[in-house]
Amino acid sequence: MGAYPEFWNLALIQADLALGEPVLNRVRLEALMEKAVAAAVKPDLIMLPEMWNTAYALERIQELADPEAQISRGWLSAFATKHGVHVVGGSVAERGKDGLIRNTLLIYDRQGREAGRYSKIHLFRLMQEEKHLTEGVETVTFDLEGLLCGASICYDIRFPELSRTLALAGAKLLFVPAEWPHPRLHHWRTLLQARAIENQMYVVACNRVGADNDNCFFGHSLIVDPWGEVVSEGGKEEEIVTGRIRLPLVDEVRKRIPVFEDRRPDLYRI
Ligand SMILES: NC(=O)CCC(=O)C(=O)O
Repeated sequence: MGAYPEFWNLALIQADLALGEPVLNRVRLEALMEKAVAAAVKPDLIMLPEMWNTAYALERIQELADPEAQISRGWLSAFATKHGVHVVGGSVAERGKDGLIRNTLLIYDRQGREAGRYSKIHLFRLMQEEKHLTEGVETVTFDLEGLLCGASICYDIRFPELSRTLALAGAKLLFVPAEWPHPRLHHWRTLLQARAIENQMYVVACNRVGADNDNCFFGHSLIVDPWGEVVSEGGKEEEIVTGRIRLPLVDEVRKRIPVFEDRRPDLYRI
């Protein structure tokens, strides 16, 4: 890792998703992604929501999941290379070599190289993930252009231990692809801001809109800075949420209030 850029322009693809329609979702997302890179301010990084290939079609997930995420990986890498843009490729339902299905975040750098891969470690019972999916077994940081970033997915933000673990490993920015539904908008905003403030890191969260058979998703994708201030926030309709972030702010905030120096791990039991 070397010096990272001063600014990044971000574009979060706050899309509606079709239940159990991976091809349709890829086509619709690609149109939105092409629109994002054609904007007057070209993004450095594009981000997609959680489980964008299948959405929560969990009853049919065995048949629908992408084998070893090969289709998704090829498509995301090709888009990143074509446009010279980092792609935080949301998460996909992936069927591993072991036949198990995981909710996996895929990240590609501007050269189309895989920068990281993370399978969700906290499965969300309210949406029956634990009945159909297998949890990941490791936490993940990854380097994008010299900036260490942390991986998390949706429900993971309820566990401050994860974001603290990633921050202690050196992450300065946390990505959170999501399918977070009504009526928990208050939790979503509060938790994302809390993770940003307590870890003095950027939090970049892309939520879907629309509905499936059980849930209605409210969007409100968020970019939060290391002071906890909202840089950009989406509405409840499909849109591309953009924002410009200044990366050195993380170190400035950490210097001003030296939380990481003042911690007392000798007294903590967790
Ligand atoms: N897809 C998810 O993990 C949803 C998490 C959620 O809605 C929550 O309240 O937590």
